Amino acid sequence: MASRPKTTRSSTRTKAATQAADPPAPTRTTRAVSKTTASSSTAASSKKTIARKPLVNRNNSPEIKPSSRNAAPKLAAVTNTASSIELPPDTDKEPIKAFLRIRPCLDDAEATYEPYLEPLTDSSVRMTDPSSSSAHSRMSTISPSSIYTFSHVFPPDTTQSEFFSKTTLPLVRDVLEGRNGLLFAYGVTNSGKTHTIQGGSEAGSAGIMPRTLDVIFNSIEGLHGDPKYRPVRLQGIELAAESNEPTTIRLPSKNSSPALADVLEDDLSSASTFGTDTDPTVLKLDRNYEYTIWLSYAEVYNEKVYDLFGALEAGASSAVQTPSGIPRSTSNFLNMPVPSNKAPPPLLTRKALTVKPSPASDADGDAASAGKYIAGLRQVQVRSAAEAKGLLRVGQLHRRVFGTLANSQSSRSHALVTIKVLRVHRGERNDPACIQTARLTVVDLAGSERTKHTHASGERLREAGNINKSLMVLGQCMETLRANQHALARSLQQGVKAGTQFDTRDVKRGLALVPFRHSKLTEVLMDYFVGDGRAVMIVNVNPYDTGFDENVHVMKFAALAREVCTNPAAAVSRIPPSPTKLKANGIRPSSSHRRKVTISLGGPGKKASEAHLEVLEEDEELDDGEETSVEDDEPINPLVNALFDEVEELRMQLYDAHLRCALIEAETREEVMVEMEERMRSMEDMFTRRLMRVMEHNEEKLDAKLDMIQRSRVLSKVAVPRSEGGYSDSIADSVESDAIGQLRMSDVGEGEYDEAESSVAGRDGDYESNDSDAYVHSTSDARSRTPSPLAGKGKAAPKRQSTIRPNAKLSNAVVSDQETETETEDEIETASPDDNDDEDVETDGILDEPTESESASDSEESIEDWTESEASETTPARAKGKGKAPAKLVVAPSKPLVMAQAKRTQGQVQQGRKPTGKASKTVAELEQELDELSLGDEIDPEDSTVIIPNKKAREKAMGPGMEYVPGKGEVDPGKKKKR
Ligand SMILES: Nc1ncnc2c1ncn2[C@@H]1O[C@H](COP(=O)(O)OP(=O)(O)OP(=O)(O)O)[C@@H](O)[C@H]1O
Repeated sequence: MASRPKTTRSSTRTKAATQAADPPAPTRTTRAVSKTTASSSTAASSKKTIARKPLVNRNNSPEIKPSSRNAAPKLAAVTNTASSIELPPDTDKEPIKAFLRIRPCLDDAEATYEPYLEPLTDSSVRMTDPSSSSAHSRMSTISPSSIYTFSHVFPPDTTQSEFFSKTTLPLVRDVLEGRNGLLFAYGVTNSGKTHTIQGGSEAGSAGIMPRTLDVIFNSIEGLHGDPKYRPVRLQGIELAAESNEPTTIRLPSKNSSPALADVLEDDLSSASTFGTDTDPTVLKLDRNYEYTIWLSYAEVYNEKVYDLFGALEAGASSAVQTPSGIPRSTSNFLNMPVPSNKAPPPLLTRKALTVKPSPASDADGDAASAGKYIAGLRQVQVRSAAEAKGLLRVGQLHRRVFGTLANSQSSRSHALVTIKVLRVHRGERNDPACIQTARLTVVDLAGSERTKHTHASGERLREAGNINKSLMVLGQCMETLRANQHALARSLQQGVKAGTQFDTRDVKRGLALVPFRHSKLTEVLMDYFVGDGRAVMIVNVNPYDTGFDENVHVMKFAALAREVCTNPAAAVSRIPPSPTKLKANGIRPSSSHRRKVTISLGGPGKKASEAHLEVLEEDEELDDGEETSVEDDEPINPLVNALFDEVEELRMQLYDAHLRCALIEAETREEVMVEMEERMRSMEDMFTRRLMRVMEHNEEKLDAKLDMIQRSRVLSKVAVPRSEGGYSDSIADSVESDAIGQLRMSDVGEGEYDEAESSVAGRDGDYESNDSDAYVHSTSDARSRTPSPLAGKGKAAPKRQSTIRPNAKLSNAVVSDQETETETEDEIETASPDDNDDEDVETDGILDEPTESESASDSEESIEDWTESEASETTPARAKGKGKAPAKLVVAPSKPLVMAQAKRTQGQVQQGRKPTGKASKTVAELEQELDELSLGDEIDPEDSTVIIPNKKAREKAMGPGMEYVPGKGEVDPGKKKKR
C-alpha cells in the first residue's frame, strides 16, 4: 500500500469477479494505475488500450443494439446533409446522441401561432417555415421545409419522468459504473432547456438534475463510502485531510433575517425548482463498492468561469473568511441584509476562475486526453439527494443575485453541474490507486440569443455576444472534430485498401486544430470530446416561437453533433495551448468588470420591491507555475484566434446593420404615414370644395329655373284670341302637341322642367324669326341636351323636343289663363287616343301644315303662347287632372325625327315661314344658356326624348315611298297602342 499520497490518480481498475456479472464485460479503466492487485490483474493487463474500449453498458441505450455496435456510426442526421463517410468499425467510437424535445403550447397567445414543427416518426420531424409565402422568406437563404432526424423525438406531451429515463438514465448508470458522461441542453431562449434540466415545482415536473440525484442516492443507499479522499482537478484525487478546500458548504440559515435568502425564498421554492418531487428509480449496482458523491456548480458568463458554490463577499470590508473557507453568515451574501433603495448598492465581488490543462499524470501521461479543469472550483461532498438539491438551489440563487439568471428568468450564462462519483472496492478502500473517478456533467446552456428580435443593447448585447460566441465555438469544434474523424477514417480506408502499412501519427499530424481554447465553455468540456465519455445532446424547440431561423440553426447544430463521435482516439484532437501562453504573449483576454444588478424581490412577476447590487467580476489569476501538459506548449495559432475575433466582430456588425435597418424601416414607415395622411387631408379638402361648388351651382340653377317658371306664369296671362283663325289654331296645335308630349312624358318627372325651362327661355329671348335652321338646330340640340340635375336618380332624364312653332301668330293676342287652360285641355282631349282614329299617338298639332296667314303672323307671340301652354301642360297636376294614366316614356328614333323635322322645316321655309334671324339667334342663346346651366354633364343620346311623330306626320316628313324603321331597342311608334 502506498503511503498516503498527497495527490494521486484515481484508479478505474475493474474487478474481474464483479464485472463478470455485468454483460458486456470490459469496463473502462481509463486512468488505471500500474499498480495491480490479485483481483485486478485482468484490468491491469488491458490497461491503456482497453481503457478506451466501449464501456460496460454501451447498450444501455435502447437505440444501440448489440448488433449495431460494430457498425459504422450513423451519419447525416439531416436529409439535406450530404456527407456520409463510412467509418471503419471502431468500437471505441460512438456518435453523440441528439434528442429533440418539443415544448408544449403554454398559453393562448402562443396558440395563435401554427406550430412549424411536425413530428413525422419517432425520430424525425419536418420543419416548415410559417412565413414561407411571405416576402421575408423569399429573401432568406434557409430552406422553407426540411426533415431532420434525431436519436429520438419527444412530443410536447412527454412527461419529465419518461424523458429522463430515455435520455439520462443510461448516463446515470454509466457514472455509477465509472464512466464519464456529458449531457447538454441546447436551444433558443424560452425553448424549455431549464425546464428540462431543472424542472418545475409541481408534482411530477422535476427535471433531469433532481432526478439524477434521486436515482444516484437511491441506488447507492447503504453503499456510502468514507470521504477520505476527495477529487481534485478533472480526474485526480487527494487526501481530504490535507486539502484546504471545505468538503461541505453550510446552507444559508433562514433565521438570520432579514436577508436576501429570505426574500428570495419564493424563488427558491418555485422558479428555482428542485421541488419536493422525487424519482423512485433504483439502479442495481455492484454492492462490493463504496461510493462518495461530490458536486460542483460552475457558470460560464461573459467568457469567464465562476464558482456558484464559492465564498462570496458582501463588500470587501465586511468580508469574513473562515480558515476553512466556509462562508460565515456575515460573509455569505445570502445572509446579507436586503439592500434598501436609498442606500448605495452593496458591492459583491467574485473572482473568475482559471481553466487550466490537466497534468499529464492525471491521464496516465497522455496529456492530449487529459483535458482541462477549472482551477479553484469547489467540489462539495453531498450525502443525500436533499442536501444536493439544497446546494444546487444556493447555486441558483447565486446566479440570480449576480444577474446571470435575473428577473426575466432567462439564463444569461451556461450552468454546469458536475456530479463526481468516487468508487472504490470495499477491500481496497485505503488504496487511493484503486479509487475510480467518474463524472457526469449536465449543462444548461444559455439560450442562443436572438439579438435581432430582442433588440438587446449594452450589457445584454455583450452577454448575447458572448453566449453566441461560445455556442459558435462549440459548433466549430464539432465541425472540426467531425472533419478530423472523417479524414482519419478515409486514411484508414485507403490504407486498408492499398494493403500498405502506414503510421496513423502522420495522418493525425495533418489534422486540423480543434478550437476548444477559443471559448471557456469548450475549454471546460473538451475532455468529453477528446477523452472518454458519452455525450448526449438535448435539443429544445419551441415551435410556437417566431424564431424559425434560429431554430433551424439549432437543428443544424444537432445534425452536426450527431456526426461527431465521442471517445475517439485521444490523439485525434490536439489540445490548444493554455491561457498561460496568452499571458506570455502579452495578450490579456479581458479586464475586471463592474456592473449593476437589480433583483425583484418577492418572486418573478410579483415585483414587490427591488434590490440593487453592484457586482465586481475580477479576472482569473494566471498561474505560470502550474503543471501543464506537453501539448500546452504548442504555439498559438494567431490566425485561428484572429478569425474567431473577426467572426464575432462581423456578427456584431451584422446585428448593428439589422438594428439600423429596423430603425430606418420604422422611420420610413412613419414618414410615409405622415405623407399619406397629409395627402388624404388635402384630397378631402379638395373634394369638399368641389362638392360645395357643385351645390352652389345647383342652387343657382335651381333658382334660375324657379325664376323662369315664375316668369313663365306671369307671361301665361297673355291671352290669345281663338277666333283669329290660324293664329288660334296655331296655339291650339301647340297646346295639343304639348299635351301629347306631356302624356308621353308624364313619367319623365323633372325632365319636364327642363323642357319648360327651355320653352320659357325661348320666350325670354328676342325670338322674331321662324328660321328653319334655328328650328332644326333647336330640335337636334334638344336631344343632346344635358339632363337636368333635378332629374330623379337612376332615371333617364329625357329632354323633350322644343317644338317651337315658327308659324304661330301671336301679335297682340292675349288669352286669359282660364282660356288657355281650357283650350289646352280641350286640345289634349282632342289629341286623346279616343278621338283619334289613328292608332298612333297623335302629334298632329306639331306637324300640322301652317296656313298662309299663320306664316305671316308674329312668331314671337306664337312662341310665347305655345310655351305657355306647354309649361302649363307639363305640370304633372294637369296631366293627372285629366285622369290619364302616366304615359310611358318612348324614346323616338332620333334620325327619322330629325329628317321629319328637317323636311317639315323645309316645307315651312318653302311656304315663306322662315323664322327671323333675330329669333334664330335667340334660340341659340337659349340653348347656350341652358347648356351653361346644365353644368357640363355628359350627354347621353339615349337620355334625349323626342316627341314621336304620328303616322301622318311621318308620312309627311319622310315623303312618299319612305318607310320608317325604328332603331335598335326603339319602340316602333307605329305599333304603339292607344293609351
Ligand atoms: N415541457 C414543458 N412543459 C411545460 N412547460 C414547459 C415545458 N418546457 C418549458 N416550459 C415552460 O416554458 C417556459 C420557458 O422555459 P425555460 O425557462 O425552461 O426556457 P429556457 O430555454 O431555459 O429559456 P432561457 O434560455 O431563456 O433560460 C417556462 O415557463 C417553462 O416552465
